[in-house]
Amino acid sequence: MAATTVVSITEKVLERVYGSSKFTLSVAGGDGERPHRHTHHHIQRHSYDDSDDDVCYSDEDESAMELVQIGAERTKNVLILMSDTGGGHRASAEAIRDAFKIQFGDKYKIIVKDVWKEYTGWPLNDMERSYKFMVKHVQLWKVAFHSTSPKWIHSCYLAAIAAYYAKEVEAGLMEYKPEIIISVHPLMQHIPLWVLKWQELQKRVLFVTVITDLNTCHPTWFHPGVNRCYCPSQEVAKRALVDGLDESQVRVFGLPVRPSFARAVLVKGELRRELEMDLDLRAVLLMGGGEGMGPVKETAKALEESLYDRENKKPIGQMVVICGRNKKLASALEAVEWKIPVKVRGFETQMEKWMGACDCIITKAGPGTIAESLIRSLPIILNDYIPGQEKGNVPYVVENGAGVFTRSPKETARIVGEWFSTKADELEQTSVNARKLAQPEAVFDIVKDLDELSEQRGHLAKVSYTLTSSFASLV
Ligand SMILES: CCCCCCCC/C=C\CCCCCCCC(=O)OC[C@H](CO[C@@H]1O[C@H](CO)[C@H](O)[C@H](O)[C@H]1O)OC(=O)CCCCCCC/C=C\CCCCCCCC
Ligand SMILES: O=c1ccn([C@@H]2O[C@H](COP(=O)(O)OP(=O)(O)O)[C@@H](O)[C@H]2O)c(=O)[nH]1
Repeated sequence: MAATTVVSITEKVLERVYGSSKFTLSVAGGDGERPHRHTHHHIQRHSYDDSDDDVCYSDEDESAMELVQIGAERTKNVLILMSDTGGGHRASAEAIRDAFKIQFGDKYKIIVKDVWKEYTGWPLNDMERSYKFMVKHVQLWKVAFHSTSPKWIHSCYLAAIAAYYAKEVEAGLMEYKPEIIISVHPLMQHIPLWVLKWQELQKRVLFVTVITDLNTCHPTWFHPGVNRCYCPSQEVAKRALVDGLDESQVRVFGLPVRPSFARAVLVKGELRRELEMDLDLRAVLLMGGGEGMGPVKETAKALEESLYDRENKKPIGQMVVICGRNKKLASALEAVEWKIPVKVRGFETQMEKWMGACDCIITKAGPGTIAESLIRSLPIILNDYIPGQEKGNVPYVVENGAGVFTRSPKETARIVGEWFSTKADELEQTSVNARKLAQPEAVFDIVKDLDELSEQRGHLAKVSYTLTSSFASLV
């Protein structure tokens, strides 16, 4: 596709969305060929005959979501848009899914999807790898994060992508016939909202954003076209208002954490027995998000020294290292002969148990891990952060007395050593402060608010209409 064609399509996109093409855009090259597309997803024309309790969908697609219900209270489809860039977005998506199930049973059918990965092509379907590469070279990520912060810049990028992958994204969304779309990712508001606008579904489909960054989040999270923007903190809510959202759109409940953290009653002694840990020694949990990032190995070695009493030749603490998807890190740590009790684990699915069995945590400043640690009253040592979206998580923890920040593995090990010996009071006080910040009910507050919104919408949306125009027809 020639550069000029992309530009004109992008202008069309901007014109249709903003009313006028306020932006100019230059897009490099292109050889006329599009990358491979996933042709097995076809958009079928379907019609919604929408009245309060009679709903007919018809669709020739062999989708498992096919649904024809007349009369009885119908199941509503909820599509959660996420991406595995880090572990936090998936964790939040799963938290929302589980809370819907616990709170409303079969009233809602929840589908968690990475629409980029499943329906589009390069580079969108490869975001995980690109993101991992960029955060490894932090300066690169810093530039990408800050240079795309101005609205006109990210709008142009996203409009260009929309023009290129319109058909695929449209197919990805329409296949599930969602009544509610929840985005838990910063790059998944603009394009889906354009698709809804094109399909004239904005009044019919609820679109909400659940922000999963605690403070310095990227402005792409804030889109004025959403029905709700759930913010995890007052700091984020303030940013949302500054970026043009109305107070009526913003709700502050906290960051959604899996109900297994919020609702389960966990007893430390029993957990330690179940996890085959030492029953008496204090325990430190060491991790680095879903990908096992940060100075995990160096910190583990330093902890081995600080938690070993050389004089009496015995350990004063034990350590659990959760490496997430970082297999290289796990095998390196497994090969070490430790002087203190150590458990090295890969990607764990029951994080609430490991956190419940420990007395403090060392982690990079991932919002998911922080929110979960607060619920489990764990004092936190932050040893790293990703520039941009995780920077603000450091003052959030430190200024609220829930933990400390240091990049030095030796300093980290010294603090833990003191917490487990001479400064047990400080450990206890930090734990109390952490618990005060916790918002275990946030995910339930979010789904209850969504249910209310959806009920209100049910009575408003009595218009019948047919999907005839296609976003994709622009391209
Ligand atoms: C004018 C000069 C331009 C300079 C270069 C620009 C290059 C553009 C290339 C990349 C775009 C970078 C996008 C930045 C927006 C980021 C928004 C954001 O906050 O993203 C965060 C997520 C990751 O989630 C976070 O994970 C954390 C833990 O790891 C933590 O859990 C946190 O809570 C989460 O929020 O980042 C992403 O998902 C970004 C993935 C980017 C991958 C690169 C894509 C490949 C290249 C091209 C596609 C272009 C898409 C650009 C759209 C840009 C619009 C902003
Ligand atoms: O082995 C692991 C490691 C991490 N996590 C979860 O992955 C998420 C990590 O999110 P965070 O925002 O802390 O960091 P990210 O991985 O996104 O950088 C948290 O919910 C962790 O509990 C997990 O379930 N198993």
